Amino acid sequence: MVSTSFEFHLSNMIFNFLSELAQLIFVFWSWWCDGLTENPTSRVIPTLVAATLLAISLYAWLIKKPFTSVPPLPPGPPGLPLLGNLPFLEPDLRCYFAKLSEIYGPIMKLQLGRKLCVVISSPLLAKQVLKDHDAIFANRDPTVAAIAGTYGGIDILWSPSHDPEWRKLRKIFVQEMISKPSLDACYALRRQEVRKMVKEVYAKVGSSINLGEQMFITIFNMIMSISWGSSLNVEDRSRVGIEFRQVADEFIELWGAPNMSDLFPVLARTKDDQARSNRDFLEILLELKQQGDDKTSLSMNQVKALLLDTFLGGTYMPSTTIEWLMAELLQHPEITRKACKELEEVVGKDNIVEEFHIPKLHYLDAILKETFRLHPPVSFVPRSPCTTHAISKYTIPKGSKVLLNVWAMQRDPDAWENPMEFQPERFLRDAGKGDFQGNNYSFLPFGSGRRVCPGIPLAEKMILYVVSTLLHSFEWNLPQGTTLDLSEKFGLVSKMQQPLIAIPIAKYSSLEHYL
Ligand code: HEM
Repeated sequence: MVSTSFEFHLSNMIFNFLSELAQLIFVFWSWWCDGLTENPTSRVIPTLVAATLLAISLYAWLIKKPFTSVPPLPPGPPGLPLLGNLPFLEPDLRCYFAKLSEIYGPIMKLQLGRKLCVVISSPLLAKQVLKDHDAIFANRDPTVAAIAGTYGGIDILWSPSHDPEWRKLRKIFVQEMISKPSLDACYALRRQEVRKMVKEVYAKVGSSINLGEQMFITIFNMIMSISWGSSLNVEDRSRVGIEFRQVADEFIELWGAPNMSDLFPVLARTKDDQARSNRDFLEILLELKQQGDDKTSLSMNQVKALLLDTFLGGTYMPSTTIEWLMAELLQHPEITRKACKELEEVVGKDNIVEEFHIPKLHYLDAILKETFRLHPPVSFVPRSPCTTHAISKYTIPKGSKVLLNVWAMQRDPDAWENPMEFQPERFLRDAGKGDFQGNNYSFLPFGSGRRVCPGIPLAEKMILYVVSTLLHSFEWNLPQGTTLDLSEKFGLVSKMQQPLIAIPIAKYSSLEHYL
């Protein structure tokens, strides 16, 4: 049943107010009547008033009945006045919420200051949010920093789904930038970047490489090259890539971390005013330039916001995924052997990997899926309902922060056999389990529904192309005397706690073999 919490509270208030008023009138009426025993006709007016008020309160009680059947809020741990559950949060929210879900169930609430947060951790309920009621739960609840960092939240990621501009931007992104013909047309640019990466790794053969950093530089240049046709020259490649990574790290951390005004909205006004006064000249000029813009065209800020989504989403998550995948391969030599054997069969020992080989690399594809299952870059798919709505037997109020704990669902023993083991074969046995579009609600690395990640085709191409080249061209080892640390650092995008350091060994004696 759908209703609004406003109606619910209003009817409660009316009811309580009228009951108390009726009691007061009754007391007053008894006292009045006692004083008027001499003249019985003067009792008529107070009697009528009391009777009317009693009738109204009876009516209020009756109309209250349907509202009381509004489902309650989900259960959740008790909190403190004003602060709610804030003081009890643990640094790794995925584990903390997973632990709490064992006590309070697969749908639970936490009060974070003034913000109500609902955490969902069962595939069945995830389906209700992402499919059955997708239209209602298709908004997000951006932090103040996310809005400030995306020119007022006008990018694809944070715009509300009912905003026609969101539809327009997403359509342009999917149909113009990331469609199959567009991606095929810029294959030569991706190829060029992969060849550059091979040269860079070849130059470091036998020495330690920070693989996460190297992957970030490669993917960053690939995105840059497909965004405006050119990448950085050899001297600047690493320097700018590393600098951008530091900025992206800070950006993503800021987007994810709620500040006081997210939890206590009354503080938001001061923050917004500060952000406005910090605008630089360029922003002001661009704002002036926008005036009188045609509604169907993109404003300059929308162009910048689109590029920001492409650079942040397109660089950070694929490079983090490659780092995890390589770490799991270093941990599992038998799986690496199988992947290399497949590459030899499909590509041939003496050939270099091309993108057209990728659809035939089924085992490598299963390795990627298993990496996403155990190490999803986005641990919580964030949504927010545009109206108050009931899921299961609980009310989720409009505007609350709904977090789908993808990380927990992808490790759930009810959905996955031996969930903590890295077993790519599970996706070969059942191909449907690894659907990237989010049709399996226990596997949601890219989300699902109308807000599913639109970058999937590009992400898949880039990751598999880079990984297959790294494996086909080089052998990888850990530096002597080191052990692999697979612990995770939780964040808006979760990554390895310790950077992955590995040593490449050339498989062939000359660089020409690779180019
Ligand atoms: C490993 C790679 C990636 C992962 C794991 C990933 C994951 C996600 C997830 C979980 C969402 C939220 C989906 C939802 O709410 O249902 C999302 C949204 C988004 N992603 Fe990705 N993504 C990746 C790569 C990319 C790339 C390469 C791009 C662009 C070039 C991109 C652009 C976006 C955009 C624009 C959105 C917002 C969509 C919307 O709100 O309508 N992502 N991504």
